[in-house]
Amino acid sequence: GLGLTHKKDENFGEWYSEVVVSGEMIEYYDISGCYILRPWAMSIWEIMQAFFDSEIKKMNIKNCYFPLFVSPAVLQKEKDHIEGFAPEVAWVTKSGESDLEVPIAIRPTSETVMYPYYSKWIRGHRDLPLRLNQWCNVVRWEFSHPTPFIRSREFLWQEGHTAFATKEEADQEVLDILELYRRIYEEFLAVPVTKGKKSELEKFAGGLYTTTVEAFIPNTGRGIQGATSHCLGQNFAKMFEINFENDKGEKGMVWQNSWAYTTRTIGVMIMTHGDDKGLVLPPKVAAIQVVVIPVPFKDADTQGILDACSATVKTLNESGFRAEADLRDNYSPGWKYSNWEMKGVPLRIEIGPRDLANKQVRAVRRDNGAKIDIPMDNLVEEVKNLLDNIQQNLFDVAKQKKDACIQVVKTWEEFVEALGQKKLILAPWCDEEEVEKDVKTRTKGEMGAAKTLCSPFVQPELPEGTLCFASGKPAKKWTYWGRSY
Ligand SMILES: O=C(C[C@H]1NCCC[C@H]1O)Cn1cnc2c(c1=O)CCCC2
Ligand SMILES: [Mg+2]
Repeated sequence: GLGLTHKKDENFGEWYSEVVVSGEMIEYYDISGCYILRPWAMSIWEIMQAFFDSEIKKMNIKNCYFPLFVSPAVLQKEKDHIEGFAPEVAWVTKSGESDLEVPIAIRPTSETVMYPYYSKWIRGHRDLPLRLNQWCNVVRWEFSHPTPFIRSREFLWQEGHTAFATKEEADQEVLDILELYRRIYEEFLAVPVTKGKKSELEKFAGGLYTTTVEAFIPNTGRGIQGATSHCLGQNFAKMFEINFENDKGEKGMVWQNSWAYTTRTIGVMIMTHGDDKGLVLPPKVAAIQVVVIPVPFKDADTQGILDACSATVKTLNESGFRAEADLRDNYSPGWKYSNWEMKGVPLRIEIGPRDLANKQVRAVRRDNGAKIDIPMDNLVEEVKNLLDNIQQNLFDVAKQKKDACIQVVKTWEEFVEALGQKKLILAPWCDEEEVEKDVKTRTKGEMGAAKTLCSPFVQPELPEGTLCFASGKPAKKWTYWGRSY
């Protein structure tokens, strides 16, 4: 196409909807809230999956696959787990022309699918720890406005479900997994996240506590939950009678965790790095890290240029990069530059007659547009340095932008002002649920209410006598607040 019609800083929502399509990640689908994930998006999912899957296998976590369908009886089993979510559950009520005797739910998550079998499989302490993960889709028939990757009625995720003999083991795994989620965001997607704990009101109702990696979108001033790692305590063990005989012959209930990240990760990355020319992909997750484009000149040695492009790609791929040449003769170099910029390829290499003559290539960075002439003899080393630098630069820029949005507040007036300025608010809080609910009520509006995002593990100093910004009661902890997705 001829570029984007909406600017990121002028109309973020329209910009996002357009860039995911123009960048060939998404195709809209005729069922609301459902999207087609095209190869350009799927390849990012696969690169992250390869990393996460290899890491959990090092932890001796095994992959499995449970059915998509949930029987109603078992779904209702854990009341406060399901209540409040029920409208989101999609049901199969017919097969062909005939109604099913009993409607069957499509999994919105798999606790209730898996845990009856955990109960069956776990007898003695030798059956522990039981640590399973599955890569699958889930369906949640949400009604708040759908957004590609960010909020869809079907999405891909991994869900880990683990059971331990002791709380200590569970607590440690919660943090081990959360660190993997931080790495996915910060090392692969170049997106800064904050590790923290969800409030009692915001945590997974069926669990004991929820830890999270929180991201932030400066353009909308909204926080977004990046991934979650929950300790379920013994709540589900009680419900599903998942108990075991310990080495002293005593009966005890297991301690469980569940953890997930989803295709939402891709949307957060797009929102963070994209610009008015299109997607900007961090090299670590780019299916094509380097695109090589011939710039033929009327009487120049065209075949020599094409051969140099192919040789450049071959050298780079043999060195472990993901490079591709765009040798299509029905598009101009200029058109190709725009096309690959729209798709967010981190590095472009141009080879024209002058480059050929000087035994060099012209590299152009997607993140800052810088042009660098590279001697062909230094190609691999220079490209490696450039891609590493692009990866780091994307993170640093995003970190600086996020940090610039953080506003420390001490009073309600400061809070309301900061909210109006699309800030990520850090405030001292008395940690009382009633106060949190009150803040939601007092900030209700068409932009959505403010809520707690997390209480960061890294707590700034809280001087004695500091008061809660909302209640005036003694503050217990610093907490991030804001509107969210
Ligand atoms: O899914 C979880 C908790 C947990 N599920 C497994 C992976 C980690 C974590 O997301 C919370 N949750 C969210 N959404 C829904 C449900 C639900 O339990 C239950 C049914 C309707 C929608
Ligand atoms: Mg048992």
